[in-house]
Amino acid sequence: MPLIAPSILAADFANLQRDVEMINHSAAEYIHVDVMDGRFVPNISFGMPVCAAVKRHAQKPLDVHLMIVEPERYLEDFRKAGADIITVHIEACPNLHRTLQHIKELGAQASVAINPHTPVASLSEILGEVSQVLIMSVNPGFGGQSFIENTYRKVRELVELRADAGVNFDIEVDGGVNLDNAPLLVDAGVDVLVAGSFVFKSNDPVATIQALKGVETD
Ligand SMILES: O=C(CO)[C@@H](O)[C@H](O)COP(=O)(O)O
Ligand SMILES: [Co+2]
Repeated sequence: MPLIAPSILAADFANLQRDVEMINHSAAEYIHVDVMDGRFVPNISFGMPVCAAVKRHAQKPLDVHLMIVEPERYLEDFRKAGADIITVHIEACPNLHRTLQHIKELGAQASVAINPHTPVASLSEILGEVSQVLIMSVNPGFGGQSFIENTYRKVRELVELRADAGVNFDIEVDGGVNLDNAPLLVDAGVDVLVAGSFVFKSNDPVATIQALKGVETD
């Protein structure tokens, strides 16, 4: 069964406490927090104060996805704001190994993300340093985009690379996840499904989370 991480980017920001409590009462494992700076990605979402506000009501770990340039400048701040898992983009980190060490020194779980154009092989030297790899299945910056189909192949490649390296980490997929692609993703080897619009735009978000959790594979 996959772990489910609803993205609060698609929540009602004027009712954030209500939506965080919905996640608390659901079958989800994490709360996915999308931080965008208008530079690494075209869009701006929110920063540390919102992350800290979510943390005050959260009963599940915060999976914080930093879509920002120079993320190393803000690791301590996001850790203080309650981040349990911190994801940085390989495309934003010239000293990725150092950045991942820093995340771990702060007591958080280190995670690295790759954009749709970035090959899985670019991760080969740091796979032993992370507890999670996030494969973007849309171009980062916005919720509600369509899932990119080459994600299945990238997941399979990463499963193979992980086995060859003899290390362990979760594989997370983020962007356009729904009940059509979730079974195929889990079948390919995905451990964590992030879902924003599909959860929050549904009539019954708790039931939608439950449905994602229970996806059948072949
Ligand atoms: O990181 C991102 C987008 O950049 C995601 O976490 C989105 O928030 C997912 O939203 P949906 O594609 O599921 O609507
Ligand atoms: Co995200």
